[in-house]
Amino acid sequence: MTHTFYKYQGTGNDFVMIDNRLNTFNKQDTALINRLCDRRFGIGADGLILLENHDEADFKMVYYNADGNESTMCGNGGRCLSQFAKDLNVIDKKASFEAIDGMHHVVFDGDLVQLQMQDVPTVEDHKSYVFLNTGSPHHVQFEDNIASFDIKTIGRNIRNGAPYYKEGTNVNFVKKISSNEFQVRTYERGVEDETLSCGTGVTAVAIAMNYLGETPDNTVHLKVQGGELKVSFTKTESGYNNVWLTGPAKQVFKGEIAW
Ligand SMILES: N[C@@H](CCC[C@H](N)C(=O)O)C(=O)O
Repeated sequence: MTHTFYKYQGTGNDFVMIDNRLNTFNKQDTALINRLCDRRFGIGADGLILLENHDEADFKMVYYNADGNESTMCGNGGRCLSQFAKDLNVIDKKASFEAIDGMHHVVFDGDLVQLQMQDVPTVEDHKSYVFLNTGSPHHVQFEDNIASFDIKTIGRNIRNGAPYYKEGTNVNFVKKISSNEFQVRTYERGVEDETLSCGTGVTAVAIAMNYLGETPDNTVHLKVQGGELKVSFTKTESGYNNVWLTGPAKQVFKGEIAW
C-alpha cells in the first residue's frame, strides 16, 4: 500500500504530514512512525503529524515525536499543520483546531502563521532555572556560552535527571541579546537531540523572561538555530493569557510512502 506524505518545516523544526481525514493511517504503529522520521532509513523529521476531521473545529492535530510516540503540544507543528490544511484548501485565512492540549486559533498573515497557544497560569522559579508548561513541559535556563556549549550532553542530562526522570522535559538554553530579544537553543525530548527550533519552547522562554523581569515587553523576539520567531502575550493576575506564536511555515516536498 502507498500513502501520500508531505514534508513541512517551521524555522527548521521539520515534520512529516499525513492527511488522515479518511482514517487510513495505523496510529498504533510506533515503529513505522519512528522509521518515517529517521533521517537515514526514512524521510527524516523531528515529528510526524496527522491532519484529521473534527466535529466542531476545522480540523484535529495528532502529533508524534520522532521516537514514534504520541506527545504533548508542538507549537511549530501546529503552525505547519495549519499551513498544510490551508494548502489542501481545508481552511482559508483563519481557523480553529483541536490538539492534545485543547483548542487553538490560527491566523495567516502573508508568509507568517500566527498560532494561539494555551494560557499559562503558573511559572515555577527554581532560581537556577524556570519550569513552565506551554502545552509541553519546558525547563528554561541561561547559558552564556550558547554558541558552542555541548547541548546534546547537557540537555540530555537535565531531561533525564531530577525532577523530570522518565517523563522528561524539553530543555531550553537562553542568552539575552537586548531588552526584548533572546537567543534560544532547545533539546527536545522524544527527538532526544537538539532541534533547530521549538515553538512551545520559545513561548516558554518569552514568558519566563517576562516573569523574571528580563524583558518588560509583551512582544518578545526569539532567535533560534533555524530562524526567528515572535511571541506575544497579555500578563494578568491569573497568569499569561492571549499567547500567540508567530513565524513562517513552509511545504518542502511531497512524495509517496510505501509500507
Ligand atoms: N517541537 C515542538 C515540541 C514538540 C513536543 C516535544 N518534543 C515534547 O515531547 O514535549 C514545538 O515546536 O513546540
